[in-house]
Amino acid sequence: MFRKIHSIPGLAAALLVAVTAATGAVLSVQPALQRLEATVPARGEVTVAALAERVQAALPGVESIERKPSGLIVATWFDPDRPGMATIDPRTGAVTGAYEPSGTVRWITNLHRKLLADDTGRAVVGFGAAAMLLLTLSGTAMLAQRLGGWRRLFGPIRGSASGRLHAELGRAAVAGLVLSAATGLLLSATTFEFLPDGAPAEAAPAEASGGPALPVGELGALKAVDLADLRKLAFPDPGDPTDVVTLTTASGEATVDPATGAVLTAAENDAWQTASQWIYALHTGEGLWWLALVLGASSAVVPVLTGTGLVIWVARRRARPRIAHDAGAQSADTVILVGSEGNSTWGFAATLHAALTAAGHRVHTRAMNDVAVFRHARRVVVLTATYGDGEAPASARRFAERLARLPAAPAPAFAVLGFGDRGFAHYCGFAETVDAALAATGMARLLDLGRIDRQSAQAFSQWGADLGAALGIELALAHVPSRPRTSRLRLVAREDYGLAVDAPTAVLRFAPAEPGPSLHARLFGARLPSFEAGDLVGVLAPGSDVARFYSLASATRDGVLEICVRRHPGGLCSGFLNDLPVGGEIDAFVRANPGFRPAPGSAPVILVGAGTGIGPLAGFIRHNDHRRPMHLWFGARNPASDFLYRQDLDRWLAERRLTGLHTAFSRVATRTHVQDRLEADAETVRTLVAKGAQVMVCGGRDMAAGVAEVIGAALRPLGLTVEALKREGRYVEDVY
Ligand SMILES: Cc1cc2nc3c(=O)[nH]c(=O)nc-3n(C[C@H](O)[C@H](O)[C@H](O)COP(=O)(O)O)c2cc1C
Repeated sequence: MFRKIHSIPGLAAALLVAVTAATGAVLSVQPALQRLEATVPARGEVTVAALAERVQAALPGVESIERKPSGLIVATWFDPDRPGMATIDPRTGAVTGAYEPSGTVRWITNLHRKLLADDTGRAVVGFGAAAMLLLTLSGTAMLAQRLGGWRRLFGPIRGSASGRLHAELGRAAVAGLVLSAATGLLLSATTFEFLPDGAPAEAAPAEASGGPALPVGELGALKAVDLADLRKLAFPDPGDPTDVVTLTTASGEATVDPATGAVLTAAENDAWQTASQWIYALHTGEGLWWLALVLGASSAVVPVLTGTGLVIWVARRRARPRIAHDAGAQSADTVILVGSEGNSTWGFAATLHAALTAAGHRVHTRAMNDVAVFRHARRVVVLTATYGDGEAPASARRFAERLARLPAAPAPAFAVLGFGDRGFAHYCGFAETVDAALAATGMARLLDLGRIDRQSAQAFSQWGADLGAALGIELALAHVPSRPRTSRLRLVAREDYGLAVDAPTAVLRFAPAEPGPSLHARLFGARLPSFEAGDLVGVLAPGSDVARFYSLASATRDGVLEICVRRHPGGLCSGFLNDLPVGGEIDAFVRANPGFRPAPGSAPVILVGAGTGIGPLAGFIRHNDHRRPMHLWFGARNPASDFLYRQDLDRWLAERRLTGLHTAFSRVATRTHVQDRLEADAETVRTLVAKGAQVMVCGGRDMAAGVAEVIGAALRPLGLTVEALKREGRYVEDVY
C-alpha cells in the first residue's frame, strides 16, 4: 500500500516537486546571505527610539524603518527627488547602501510561490507541497518496512545503486522535507483562506493629541522597545498634527502619540497570529539562517530523489513481462502468484495464465509479495524460484510476513510449483517452505508440490497436465523460454591454476567482442554491460538456453569482466569456459547481486573465501580506494598450485587495500581449511566484529556452513550470533 501511495503522487508531481524544491533550495541561501550583510547589535544595546532619532538625523524625510528577520535595517522615504530605500547601520543610523532586492531572487521567489502565474499557480504549488508531504511520509514508512521496523530505520540499506541512493538521501533529508512541506501546505491553506489569515494584529485607528511633536528619541513608548523586537516603525505625516507613530513588534501593533510618547491604542497578536509567524519563519528560515540552510540542503536532494525514483519505477516496470488478458484480483477465479528474481518464472506464469484463460478461467497474476485474500478465487497457484540457500527471490521476500497477517486464507485451494536447480543443496527449498505455509492456513491442496529443474519446458508441460487433471480440463502448457538478452564477450586473458591438485581453475578476463553490424553497435562501439564486483554473470554455453551463473571479480570500470571458474566433472558450462582459448567468444548477461556488496561506510570488512570464492572478494579489495580495514581469510589446496590472485594480494597488502591476509591450505603437511584458520584467529574476528565489521563469505556450501559455525562460536562472548548479524546485513553469503 505504501508503495502505491508513494509512486502515484511521485510520478504525477515529479516535475512540480522538483521545481519547487530546487527553487526553495536556492532561496534558502538568502537568509544566510542577508545575515552576513546585517550588523546586529546585542539586545539592550540600541532602543527603537535611539535608532529612529539617528535615522531621522541622517534622512530627514524618512517615512518608515523596517527590521528584516535577518536583522537588516531598511529605511524608506518618499521625497519627490529621491524616493527610495536604504540599508542602515543600526549603531550610527548612517546609510550603508541602497536596498535593491535582486530581480533574479524575485523571479525565483515567484516561481517557487506561484510558478510565475497567479492564484492557479499558487494552488498548484499547494498541491505540490501536499504531494511532497505524502511522498516523504510514505517513503519513510516503506523504508522502515523494508528494513524491518521503525527502530531499524537508520540501519544499513541494501539494493541497487539507484535504490540505495534514493533511500540514503531520502532518510537524511526526511526531517527537513517534512518541515518544508508541512509549513508550505499551511501557508497555502492560509492563502486560500482554509485557515484564518495570520497577518499581525492591527491597532485601532487613533488620533494624536495635536500638541508639538517631541523629538522622536524622547518618545517613552519607543524608548521601552529594544531594536531586536522591532518589525516596523512608521513615522507620522509631518503636515498632519493628528497623525500618530505606528510601531509593529513581534507581539503586535501599537499607535503612539508623537506629542507625549504615550501609547494610544495597542493590539496583541493572538495565538494563531503568533503561530502563523512561526510557520512562516520555519518555512522560509527568515531569522533562522541555519535552519534555512538545513531546509535548503534537504530540498536540494529532491531533484535527485525524483531522478532516482523514476529510475527505480522504470526498472520495476521493465522487470515484469506483460501478462495479456489479466482479470482483476477480486474477480478472478484463479490467481497465479509469482516468486522470481531473474524474471524467467514470470515467463512460465504468462504461459500458464494464457492456457488457463483459453480454458475459460478468469485468471489474475501478481507477485507473491502482493498476496491478499482473493474474494472470488477458488484457487491460488504459486510459481516460485529459490535463491541463496533456500531463500525467497525478490518478488516473494515479503510473502511469509504478508500471509501471516491476512485475516483469512487467500483462497480455498492451492498448488505450488517450484523452479530451481538440482545443483543447489536446497533444491526448490523456498517452494517447500511456501507449500508448508499455505497448507498451514487450512487451504486444500490441489496438487502435491511440483519441482522444475533448470527451467525444463518438458517438466513444466507434465506438471500442466497434472494441474489440468485436478481442475478437470485439458491443459497443454507449451512454454518457449525466452533467451535472455546477452552481450558478446571475447576472452582476452586467462590464468590457469590447480591442475596439480585436481582442481583445474581458470581466472578469465573478457572484453567486449568487436562491434556487430547493428546501427547501435556501430554508433556506440562495443561496450561492457554495467556491473559491480559481486554481481553475477550468466553464461550461455553453446546449444543451451539455460544460463550458469558466476560471481564477478571486477567492475565495469576495470574495463574487463573477470570470473574464476573451476572445471566440474561433466559440467557443460564450466568445461566450455575452461577450454575457451584466448580470443574465443561467449554470450553472457549480467544480473545484479546487490545483497553481496560491502556495506557503505568505513567499518572493517571480514572476507572469507575458498577456491573460486575468492573472485568477488578480490574485486572488493581491488576497489578499496578508501583503505577501509579489509581482512581476507582464504582457503585453497596448495600454495604452489591454486593460490589464486597471489601476486595481486601481495600488491594490495603493500598498497593497504588489504589489511590482513590469513591463508589455509588443505593439501600440505599441516592440512588446514579456512574454517580452521578462522577458529585459530577467533580473537581477531571478535575484535573486528566488535568494531562493527561486516562478514562476507563466498564459496562452496559446506565451507560456508563450517565458517558460520566457527564465527558463531567466536562471537558468543560478545552476545552476538550469526543470525543477528544476518538480520542487520552484517553477515552476507554468496554460496554455490
Ligand atoms: C545466485 C543463485 C542462487 C540460486 N539458489 C538456488 C537454490 O538455493 N535452490 C534452487 O533450487 N535453485 C537455486 N537457484 C536457481 C533458480 O532458482 C532458478 O534458476 C530459477 O529458475 C530462477 O528463476 P527466476 O529467473 O524467475 O528468478 C539459484 C540461482 C541463482 C542465480
